[in-house]
Amino acid sequence: MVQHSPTVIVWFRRDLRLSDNPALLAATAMGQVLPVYIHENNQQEGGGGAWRWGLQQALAALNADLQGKLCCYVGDPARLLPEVAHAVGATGVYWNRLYTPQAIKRDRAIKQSLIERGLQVRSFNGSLLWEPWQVLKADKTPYKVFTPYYRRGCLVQDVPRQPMDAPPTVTWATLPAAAPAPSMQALDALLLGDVSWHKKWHGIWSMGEEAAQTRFEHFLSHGLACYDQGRDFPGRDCTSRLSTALQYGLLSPNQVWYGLEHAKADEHSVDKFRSELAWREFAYYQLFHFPSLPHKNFQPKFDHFPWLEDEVALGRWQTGQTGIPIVDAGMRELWQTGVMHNRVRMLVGSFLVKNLLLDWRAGAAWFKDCLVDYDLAINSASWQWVAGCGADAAPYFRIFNPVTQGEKFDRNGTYTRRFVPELANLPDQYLFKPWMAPASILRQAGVRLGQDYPEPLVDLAASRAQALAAFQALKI
Ligand SMILES: Cc1cc2nc3c(=O)[nH]c(=O)nc-3n(C[C@H](O)[C@H](O)[C@H](O)COP(=O)(O)OP(=O)(O)OC[C@H]3O[C@@H](n4cnc5c(N)ncnc54)[C@H](O)[C@@H]3O)c2cc1C
Repeated sequence: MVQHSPTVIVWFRRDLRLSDNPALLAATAMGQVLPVYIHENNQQEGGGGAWRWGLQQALAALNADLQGKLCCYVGDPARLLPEVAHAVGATGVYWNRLYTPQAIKRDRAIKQSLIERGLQVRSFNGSLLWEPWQVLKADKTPYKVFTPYYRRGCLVQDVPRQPMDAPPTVTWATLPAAAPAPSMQALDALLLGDVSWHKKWHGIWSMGEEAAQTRFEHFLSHGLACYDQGRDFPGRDCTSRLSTALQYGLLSPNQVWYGLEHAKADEHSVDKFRSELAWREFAYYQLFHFPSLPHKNFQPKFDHFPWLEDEVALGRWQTGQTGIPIVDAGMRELWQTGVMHNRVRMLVGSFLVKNLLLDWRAGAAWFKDCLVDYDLAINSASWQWVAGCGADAAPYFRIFNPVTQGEKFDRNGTYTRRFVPELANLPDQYLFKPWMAPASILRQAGVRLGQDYPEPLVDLAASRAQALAAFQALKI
């Protein structure tokens, strides 16, 4: 009689890679491996069309790396996993953990039901440097302020685990005919829909584990050295652009953390970059300990803030037609590329919340719709930070001035001119405040305010004063 080695299902989720994949490595050690991906139709924690496009690309790349062996399903994992496990005769199901409220609840229930069916279930940490429940204050409560969280909480813990190589050989299990039929095409159709707007991104994005490694190597050799000094300048290539890779798990934070050790860069840049990775951790940490983060003000005193409801203003913000050039540049970058530079995310967020007095949740929802790197934890924590209502948030009275921010961080206008080409011929002096330009300068630059480019949607000084007054009225 032929003896088959045990089969373990590896349930891929936000870990779409072969290297440094703890669940895959452990399953390989047990015997044959069946790689499975299941997309839940009603899942609420993923992003919108841009994010789904990125996910489809990342899954296609993983499937190619697996020589077409990835079994993709659309449906309920609580039903599909036991069915597939039964059909293939699996002895276990392994996965890397997720940390969002809905996923935690679902995974607990699935784990219980699989164990009751006699399957071995193992979960691993494949996407965080520190487990959220391991980092607590002396009184065993969670940190609410970033610096002590990182310096006194994380850095005194065990060092993050070293990344692991991809398993040198894997014996892939084959799916018997009796198993639920996987369909990559059905998943593609669901993720991409029937519109083709995303074609514009094929030259911009290259998704997959290998592309993420290449991007990281490029950053190590070209960007890291200027990270500390240059990361706030949207026109410079000083940031890693690894957020999408981290979002889909094409690269693990451990690979990034330890990859920095071999880089030729000063320690300020390495420290700064590591602390940004820690901001990512802090966002996951906050969401884990405060699951209402995406919906409720972290500081309840903001519950009475008099947000306006102004669909016209929201629409002009969304489409990059506010008449404030660097804000419009950011919103158009988002629409055209699916991402936005971090400094500009802060500026457009501040403008929405503190100049237009619109609720941060409207901004978060638009980002969810448009970001390829959309991440429930980071987006929610960042919007609460921008709005001033989050844990360790920017104080509400810190209102960015988009004119001086533009002059400081996009000094020669490279970024703003790229995304707001109708202002390209304005001299630097007026690029960030075209409404102040003399008529002759506007004429020479071919700009008719109100026709080629909008008049400002709000008066920056007056709206700032109005926001501060509303804030004062809360007696915060
Ligand atoms: C309003 C707002 C919404 C945001 N929404 C998201 C989101 O949905 N998804 C997302 O990945 N990032 C989000 N960010 C954080 C940040 O803007 C992006 O991570 C960053 O711009 C990605 O570019 P990068 O990879 O070149 O970053 P780098 O500067 O190279 O940083 C390296 C990595 O560190 C992490 N990181 C960097 N900055 C932050 C930060 N402020 N908070 C948490 N983690 C950070 C990211 O994983 C990033 O890839 C948001 C920021 C703001 C202000």
